[in-house]
Amino acid sequence: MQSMFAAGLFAHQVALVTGGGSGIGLATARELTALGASVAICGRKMEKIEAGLAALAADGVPSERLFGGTCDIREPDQVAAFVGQVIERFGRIDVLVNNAGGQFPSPAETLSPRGWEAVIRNNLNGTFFMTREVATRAMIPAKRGRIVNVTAMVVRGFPGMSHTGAARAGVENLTRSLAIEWAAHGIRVNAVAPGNNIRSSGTAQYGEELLEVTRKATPLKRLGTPEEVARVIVFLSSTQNDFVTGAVWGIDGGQPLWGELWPIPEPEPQPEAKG
Ligand SMILES: CCCCC/C=C/C(=O)SCCNC(=O)CCNC(=O)[C@H](O)C(C)(C)COP(=O)(O)OP(=O)(O)OC[C@H]1O[C@@H](n2cnc3c(N)ncnc32)[C@H](O)[C@@H]1OP(=O)(O)O
Ligand SMILES: NC(=O)C1=CN([C@@H]2O[C@H](COP(=O)(O)OP(=O)(O)OC[C@H]3O[C@@H](n4cnc5c(N)ncnc54)[C@H](OP(=O)(O)O)[C@@H]3O)[C@@H](O)[C@H]2O)C=CC1
Repeated sequence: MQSMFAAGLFAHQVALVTGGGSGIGLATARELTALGASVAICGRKMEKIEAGLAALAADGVPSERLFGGTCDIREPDQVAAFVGQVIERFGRIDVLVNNAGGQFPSPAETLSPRGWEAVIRNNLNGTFFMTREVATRAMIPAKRGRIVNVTAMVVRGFPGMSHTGAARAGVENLTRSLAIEWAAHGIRVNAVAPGNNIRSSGTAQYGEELLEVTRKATPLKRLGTPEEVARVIVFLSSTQNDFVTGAVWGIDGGQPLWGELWPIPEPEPQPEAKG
């Protein structure tokens, strides 16, 4: 497909995409490299990173513009080490896409403390650790930077995944706080919220039946693609919208507006109040 972005828009710029070995992260890395960026990707599993790097190389991206390695964003030491490697390799970081994340479905009443914590760490803590590391070591000293956080559609409740709903809502507020704190450093901080209706390596884990439920609850009556999410991430990562900061952009086919989204038991009717 023809790109809506000008060729070379990201030439001489460096982007770090967490979870860039698969799905939305990889689609973002592909778009950024096609526009001239050097890109670093990370994830917990080396085989996913290798597959991502191979896909980028197959697109024709020269190896000197690519870097990848393992980094669990929940671990501050690993985050510091990876960011250090990226700076050593490319000398700068202009764009950070906090895309890594995920959870597991569980009713709130059976969620163990460790299960709750695992998902908060994966989505809220990890995003904060990576963001602060990149900002303090690369963006604040350079007085420029663009950060895009990938959250989820949390304007409605997230029954069955309350831990991730809380974590993603936390990331949305973090986005707003940092947009203000770091405006003076020339850093813009925005977020995208994919609907729970993007067909990707991630949602494949939830099965076709659940995907069909979310498709039906989407006014546009189809699923979105990682590339459709990636294009909005890339726009927010670019210098073409320098007056946008602290925003959360939904990419969801109108899903928050309408429809029964989650196949949980219908709540029991409650007795009317007497007075
Ligand atoms: C159509 C539906 C759309 C939904 C919209 C969302 C889409 C996406 O997000 S796409 C991305 C999809 N990928 C994932 O969601 C997978 C990501 N998940 C993980 O990577 C992991 O599950 C984890 C990081 C969230 C947790 O892993 P980890 O920290 O390694 O967990 P532990 O094995 O150490 O266990 C800690 C704690 O959590 C409990 N737990 C773990 N998995 C489950 C589970 N599937 N169900 C219930 N509980 C689970 C585990 O039992 C531990 O607690 P304790 O037993 O009390 O020790
Ligand atoms: N697809 C959708 O409909 C929706 C997606 N999202 C969010 O969008 C983002 C991308 O999802 P998608 O592409 O669909 O799914 P994927 O599962 O393909 O992407 C998640 C990526 O994050 C990496 N990752 C997960 N946890 C960590 C961690 N602790 N440290 C480092 N890397 C990690 C994974 O690699 P590895 O396993 O090797 O660590 C993987 O590459 C995720 O945050 C997801 O929750 C939100 C709402 C809806």
